[in-house]
Amino acid sequence: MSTTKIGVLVMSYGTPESMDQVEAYYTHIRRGHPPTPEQLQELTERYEAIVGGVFPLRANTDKQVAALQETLARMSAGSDQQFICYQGLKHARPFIEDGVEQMFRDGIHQAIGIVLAPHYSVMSIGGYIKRAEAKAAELGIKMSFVHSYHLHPKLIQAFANRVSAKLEQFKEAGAKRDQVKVLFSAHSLPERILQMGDPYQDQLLETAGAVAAEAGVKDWQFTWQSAGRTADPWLGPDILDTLRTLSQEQVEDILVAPIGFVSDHLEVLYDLDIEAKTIAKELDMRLERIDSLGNDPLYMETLGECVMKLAADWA
Ligand SMILES: CC1=C(CCC(=O)O)c2cc3nc(cc4[nH]c(cc5[nH]c(cc1n2)c(C)c5CCC(=O)O)c(CCC(=O)O)c4C)C(CCC(=O)O)=C3C
Ligand SMILES: [Fe+2]
Repeated sequence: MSTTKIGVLVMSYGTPESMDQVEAYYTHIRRGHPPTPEQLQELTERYEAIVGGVFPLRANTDKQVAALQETLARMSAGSDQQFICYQGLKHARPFIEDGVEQMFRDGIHQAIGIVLAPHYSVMSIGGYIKRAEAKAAELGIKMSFVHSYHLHPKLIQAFANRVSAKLEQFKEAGAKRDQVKVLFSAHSLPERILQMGDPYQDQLLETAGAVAAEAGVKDWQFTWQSAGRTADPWLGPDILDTLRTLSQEQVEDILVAPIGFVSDHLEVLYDLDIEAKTIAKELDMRLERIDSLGNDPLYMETLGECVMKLAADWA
């Protein structure tokens, strides 16, 4: 029996590896336009605030890719397909194109691409796929892509387990489980995606509804976070405004479930754990956040099953 090697391009946002790389990283996000000194300083301060000059997304992505490699090896044991994972990052090294190039140098002819983010938008996942597709076409690698996995039962279970665990903690602290408002959140995008018929918002609402149902949560809302500071309008309401509104409605206990993210990084550790918590405190509310998925086995199996489903077409 001969085995077919299948490359798995695991794509993620990317983060700097040291403070002196923040400017180049920010410039890449801004499509080659360097940030102003004020913008650079503001981003640098946010990174300093989270864990003092470490970039947690770097190590977290490494751990997720290693865990997915193990999961795929286990799931494909005994089959004639062998899966080999490569990293491809949107805004840092190894870039998406570097990952595809490495597969080519390793003699890979077939590959699957998947992003460490569950929801499709043409502005997020669409961008990752476009770049990988272009490089794969150039090098003659046959590539298919997982577009989204926002309702995979194991993903829903993984999020629901985390919601339930935190609700238990509220209960131990004296709050009634049904008095805790669960806020599902995700990275905002410019409002114009709605006119483009983009599935991002609907997919997020579907994930939120499914997780709430699985965890038995009745009192929940969806809200946006981490909107960019550009002239065009971004999807709202923003979580900080939502907290102010809920405070006026006498809500005291909030559990945030950032279902658009799968890892600890700036948008979770700063925008939620520092910024949103500070506002909540000012409003006399208690705000907690569910743990990030990281390399939760249920999340790894979600990714593994999506990859193997596409690869089955080549078996
Ligand atoms: C949809 C989406 C996701 C989720 C899906 C996915 O994961 O892909 C995501 C994740 C992330 N975004 C991240 C960081 C940043 N995003 C920025 C800016 C932007 N994000 C955007 C969108 C998204 N971003 C957009 C439309 C912009 C405006 C510029 C542009 O049009 O591209 C900026 C610039 C400054 C600022 O605006 O804050 C930073 C520093 C980090 C890494 C944090 C770390 O290093 O720990 C992660 C995981
Ligand atoms: Fe971002």
